[in-house]
Amino acid sequence: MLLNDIMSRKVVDAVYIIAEIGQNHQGCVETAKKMIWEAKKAGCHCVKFQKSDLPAKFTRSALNREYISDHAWGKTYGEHKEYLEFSKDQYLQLQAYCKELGVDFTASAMDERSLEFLADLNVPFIKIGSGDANNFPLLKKAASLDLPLVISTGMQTMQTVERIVHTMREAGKQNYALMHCVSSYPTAPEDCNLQLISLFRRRFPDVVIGYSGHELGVVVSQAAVLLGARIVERHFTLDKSQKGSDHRCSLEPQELKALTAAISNFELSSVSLSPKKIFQKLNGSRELEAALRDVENKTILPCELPCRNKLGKSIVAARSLKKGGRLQLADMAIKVSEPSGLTAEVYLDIVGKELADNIGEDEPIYGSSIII
Ligand SMILES: CC(=O)N[C@H](C=O)[C@@H](O)[C@H](O)[C@H](O)COP(=O)(O)O
Ligand SMILES: C=C(OP(=O)(O)O)C(=O)O
Repeated sequence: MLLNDIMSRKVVDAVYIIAEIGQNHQGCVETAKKMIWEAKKAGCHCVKFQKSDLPAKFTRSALNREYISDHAWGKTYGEHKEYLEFSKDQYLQLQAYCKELGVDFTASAMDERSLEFLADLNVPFIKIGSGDANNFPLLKKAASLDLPLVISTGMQTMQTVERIVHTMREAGKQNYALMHCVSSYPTAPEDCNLQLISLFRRRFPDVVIGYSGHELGVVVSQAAVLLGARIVERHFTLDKSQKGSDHRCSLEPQELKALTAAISNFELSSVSLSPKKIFQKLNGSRELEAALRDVENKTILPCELPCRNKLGKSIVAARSLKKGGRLQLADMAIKVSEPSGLTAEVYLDIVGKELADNIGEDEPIYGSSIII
């Protein structure tokens, strides 16, 4: 698999291209198959889905909340997500179809149960999406598997990215990649912060860097490659005007084909071009200039806050907890919670802390729930 050769640095002049079908299949296996066929025809190496075990990823109140949106497939968020989730049998059908066509098949593991599910399916690699980039228990579990990992870094600070790298190092994990990503749909050019690809490459010279883009069009993703991204992931759709949160910032087959063709025409090496040269090479537009602007550090951007509030993970009670007790690891789970609680990132920091309140199972743990 090309991804293994890129991760081991055997290949430095090729780019592994992932068509993120995600939930753009509208809950329909036949549509998913059509998308797989089109992605393969467009020159992608891989098609990716999103796998969630709903009670493992979301708290009950997050699943029961009303989902009022033009993109909703159900009255509650849980019904909406259930509609878009494929069963094991459907995953097996899609996997077999990909094998027939000769395209890699995988999904992002949105929780620990989904990670086990995907490992069981024997996918060629596991994607950890931005919503779990600060979910260190999931990252550790993923690192312990004998599978390559592709980890996105949207909605995170540089400090968190450093912690991911540290976690991988501690686990002895070498076959993993970090994806620069901005979790805003669609991402405005000035928020694309492409120069973070160069910053990642300088700061983490041993790690392959990729780009998971949510901007409109293909030119910014081409620039990402010229800056050194060797994995590119873009959402894919058969029709951008369809119902669903991600269609608008997805690429249609012709655009995806244009992207893979442009990338295959680049003469790539381990040395990247300067932003100025990239601007010239791609017949620079204002949009590209904005995407290539100087960036000092990686922060959580204001445009990422809606996604972070909706899909960022919190620490919640894994069982009913009593005021005065001291938090143990087994007392906590990491889920999307409504309302949200303490960020997943501080999970280990609050072990041993005394509880100021009773907390029901599946309810968020707040800063005010613990005595510092
Ligand atoms: C952060 C993250 O997981 N983002 C994913 C990948 O980019 C998205 O595809 C979301 O699943 C999608 O936008 C959610 O939409 P809704 O809430 O309508 O199901
Ligand atoms: C959330 C995902 O991706 P990203 O963070 O790269 O957008 C995903 O792959 O499920």
